[in-house]
Amino acid sequence: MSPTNASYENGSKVFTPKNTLPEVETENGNGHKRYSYEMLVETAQFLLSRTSTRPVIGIICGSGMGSYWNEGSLAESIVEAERIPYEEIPNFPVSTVEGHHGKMVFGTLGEVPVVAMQGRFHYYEGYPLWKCCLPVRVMKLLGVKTLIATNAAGGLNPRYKIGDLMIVKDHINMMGFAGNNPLHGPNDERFGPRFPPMSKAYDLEFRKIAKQVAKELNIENIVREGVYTCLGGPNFETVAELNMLKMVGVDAVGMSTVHEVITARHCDLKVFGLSLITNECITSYEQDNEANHEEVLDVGRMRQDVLRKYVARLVEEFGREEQRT
Ligand SMILES: O=P(O)(O)O[C@H]1O[C@H](CO)[C@@H](O)[C@H]1O
Ligand code: HPA
Repeated sequence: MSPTNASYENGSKVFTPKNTLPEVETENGNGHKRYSYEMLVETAQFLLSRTSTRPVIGIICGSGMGSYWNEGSLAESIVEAERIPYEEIPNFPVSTVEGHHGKMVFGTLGEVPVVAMQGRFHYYEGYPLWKCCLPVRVMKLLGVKTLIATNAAGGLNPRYKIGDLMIVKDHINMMGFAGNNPLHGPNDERFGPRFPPMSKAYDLEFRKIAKQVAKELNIENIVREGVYTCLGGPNFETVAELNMLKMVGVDAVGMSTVHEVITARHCDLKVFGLSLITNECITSYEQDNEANHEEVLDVGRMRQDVLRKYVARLVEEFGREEQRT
């Protein structure tokens, strides 16, 4: 790596990057080669050549929200949809989890051009975090301005009920505490700065709009706002782990989203996060029930109608907000 140039402007240090990521980085421990900027441009160009849609909003569908049952779900409500299987997309990983289809869907929602990931990549599937988030950078290169990241999550806040929706106000990057971060490694300034701030990760205006839309749709009684955290998975958490997370202010627990949001903010996408509370987090040894993925998918199916209508309206409103600013 060549060094960074530093100079001073109005008393502050300004860094001018001299380098970009090397063509293909060395393997990073588990056989995954890093991709160069140019490879992601190739991926974006491939996608743009396969669709006439020029998306401004990107959506990541959480477990069970991206058409597990092929109809009625969030991804299925996209109009004039063009679906591209991940296997056909150059440099793209493949989805291995039940409830994640593995397709990029281009089309419109409420007349706003969108791209939706019908299936995301998780750390526990064996992908390093940067690779889980590669589609976010591809979205940026497609021209996307806003990322809507949805997920299924366990409700840790005792007031939350199964089937509630949680607007993500903030996150705690538990994996980052241990040094695992999607931005780990050489920084390519064409995506964003070496040290991106994260204090305003979840757009305040979008959160206000989401509360307003919840009122309009008469679902305000099930829409909450809270703090999400991601653990590496794939096991669900122990009672002690959940009690620790509760103490530090976590409201919902999952195995995704945080690293996608970090990657999105790094490349200056605006972010809205939405969790579907699919199960109760078990915080007492007296409770008989245990978390399981079938329940997660079932609750996704139960709530797909509400979720679809809510996200479609949000896309419309965010699209309008995007044009206004
Ligand atoms: O975060 P999403 O992809 O919605 O899925 C959540 O649900 C799965 C567990 O049931 C895990 O993958 C967890 O992250
Ligand atoms: O309880 C949970 N824990 C972690 N991830 C999850 N995804 C859905 N529910 C959960």
